[in-house]
Amino acid sequence: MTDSLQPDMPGPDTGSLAARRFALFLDFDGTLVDIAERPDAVVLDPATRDALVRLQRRLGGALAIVSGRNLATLDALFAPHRFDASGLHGAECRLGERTHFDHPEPTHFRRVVDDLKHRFGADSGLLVEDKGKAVSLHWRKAPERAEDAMAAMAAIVADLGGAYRLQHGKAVAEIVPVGASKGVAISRFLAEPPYRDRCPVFIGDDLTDEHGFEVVNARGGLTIHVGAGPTRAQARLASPAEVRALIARWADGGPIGLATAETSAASPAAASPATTAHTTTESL
Ligand SMILES: O=P(O)(O)OC[C@H]1O[C@H](O[C@H]2O[C@H](CO)[C@@H](O)[C@H](O)[C@H]2O)[C@H](O)[C@@H](O)[C@@H]1O
Repeated sequence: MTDSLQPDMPGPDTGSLAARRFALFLDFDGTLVDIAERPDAVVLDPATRDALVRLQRRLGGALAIVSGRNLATLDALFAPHRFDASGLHGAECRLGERTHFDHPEPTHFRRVVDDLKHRFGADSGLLVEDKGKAVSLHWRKAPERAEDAMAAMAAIVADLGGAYRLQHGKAVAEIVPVGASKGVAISRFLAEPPYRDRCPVFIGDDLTDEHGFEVVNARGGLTIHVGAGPTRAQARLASPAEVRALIARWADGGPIGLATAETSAASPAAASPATTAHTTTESL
C-alpha cells in the first residue's frame, strides 16, 4: 500500500539500521491503553512501557507520545521513563530536554476552569479534568448528558473569544488553545533530529488523531487507526491489545511497516474520511 515502507530486516544490527528509517508517533488513550471509566483509571502495564523503551532505542530515539493528556500526566504514567512527547493535543511539545508551549494562557482561563469545576465538580455524571492550559468535560458515566455538556463547552469557547477551540473525543469535549493540533506537533518533531528525514508512522484511535493522520499521509508515512469507524488512516488495528502486541513485535526486532500492521488490519480506510461521520466543530 505504501511503497516507501519496506519491511526492515529482523536481527540485532541490520534491524536497528533499517528501523532508523522510521519515526514512530503514538497516541495514548484508546491506543496504548484501553479506555477506562475515568481518566485516572487507565492501566499501562510495565511490559508495554518496557517494550516502548526498547523500541525507542531500536529507532535511535525517534519515538514520541502524542496525546491529549498533559506532559506531567504522561510522565507520571510512563515513570520512571520520560519519552519525547506532545501533550494537550499538540499545545505542549517536549523533545529531549526542550519543552515548548506556544500558546500563552489568557489570564481569565483559570477563572473559566474554576467556574466549570464549580458548576460540574460535584456532579456524579460529569467529570471536569483540569489539565492546566486545557480542560475537559467527560460524560462517560452519563451518556444522556452529552448534548448538555457539549453545549456548555461550546458556550465557554465562544466566550473565550478566539483563543481556544473545542476538541471532541470519546465521551468528552475539551477546550484547547487554538492552533494546537497533533498534526502541528508531529510536523514539529519531524523538523528536528532524530525524527528529521525519517518516514513517519502514527497510530491513534480518536478524532484528534485525524489531524496527525493527515500530516503523516501527506509525507508518505504510515497511519494506523485503532478500532472501528471512519478515518483517514491507511490501516486498522482492532484494539489497544493489538497495538501492544505490534509494539512488542517491533521492539523485539520484527519488521516495521505496513506488512506487520496488516496481519490484523482491516481494510484501508481512506474512502471514509472521519469528517463525514462525526459531529464536530473542528476543522480537519
Ligand atoms: O490523545 P489521547 O492520548 O488519546 O488522549 C485523549 C483524551 O484521553 C483521555 O480521555 C479518554 O480516556 C479516558 C480514560 O480511558 C476515558 O475515561 C475518557 O472517556 C476518554 O475521553 C483523557 O482523560 C483526556 O485528557 C485526553 O485528552
